[in-house]
Amino acid sequence: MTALLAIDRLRKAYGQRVLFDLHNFALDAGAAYVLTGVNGAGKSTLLRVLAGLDAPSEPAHVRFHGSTLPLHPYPRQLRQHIVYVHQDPIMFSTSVPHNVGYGLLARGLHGDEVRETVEQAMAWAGVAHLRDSDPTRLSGGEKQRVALARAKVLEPRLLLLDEPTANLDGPAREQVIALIPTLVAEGRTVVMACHDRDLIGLPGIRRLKLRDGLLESRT
Ligand SMILES: Nc1ncnc2c1ncn2[C@@H]1O[C@H](COP(=O)(O)OP(=O)(O)OP(=O)(O)O)[C@@H](O)[C@H]1O
Repeated sequence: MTALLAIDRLRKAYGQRVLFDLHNFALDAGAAYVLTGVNGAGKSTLLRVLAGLDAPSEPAHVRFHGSTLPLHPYPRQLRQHIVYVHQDPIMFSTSVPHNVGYGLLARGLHGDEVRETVEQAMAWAGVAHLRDSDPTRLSGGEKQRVALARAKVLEPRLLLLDEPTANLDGPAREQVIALIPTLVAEGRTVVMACHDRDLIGLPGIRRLKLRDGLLESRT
């Protein structure tokens, strides 16, 4: 597989505490990864740095899909192709379809094209029946699926999912887990910070473990 993203060195520290200091960090195109590690190991922070929501402690450059770009300030080319999904996604109080289409509208798209893409994504995520529900009152699992649909419509090359099944159980958890392989089948790279054994056990998934500031690769 070819690398989608490669960074020679990526370091994050808070004061004296080094959260991670990674060398030759790379993610392959069209691959799925779980990122594990104990509470506080720095999993969320690593995803947030890759998504431009947090800055690395030292300047870092990323080779992404053929271009070499700084990670900070975060360039438009990365924002276009990398999407981060929070474990407890924020919902705008407007409507479920507006939440799903929000990123497309922000990119200046409108009209039938957005409507159709939003409809397809809502069907994919199994949230079409929630179109008239108050987005802020959805359950945790429903919010997570709306957030995945909101990410999917942007057709990102890299999805960073922060504990997508945290606080979910039963069917809600299974519904979210079932969506992940379909994203990978579309050729997207997916990285999930998680503790969920069922996600870690998904077929073909690669395991990364953050421990003592270093990333261990496990098969
Ligand atoms: N702005 C900040 N200033 C100082 N320390 C911070 C800051 N943000 C995060 N940390 C610390 O960095 C560490 C890593 O946090 P992070 O949320 O990345 O861990 P995690 O591996 O995702 O943990 P969990 O599995 O509990 O979600 C934690 O100890 C946290 O307190």
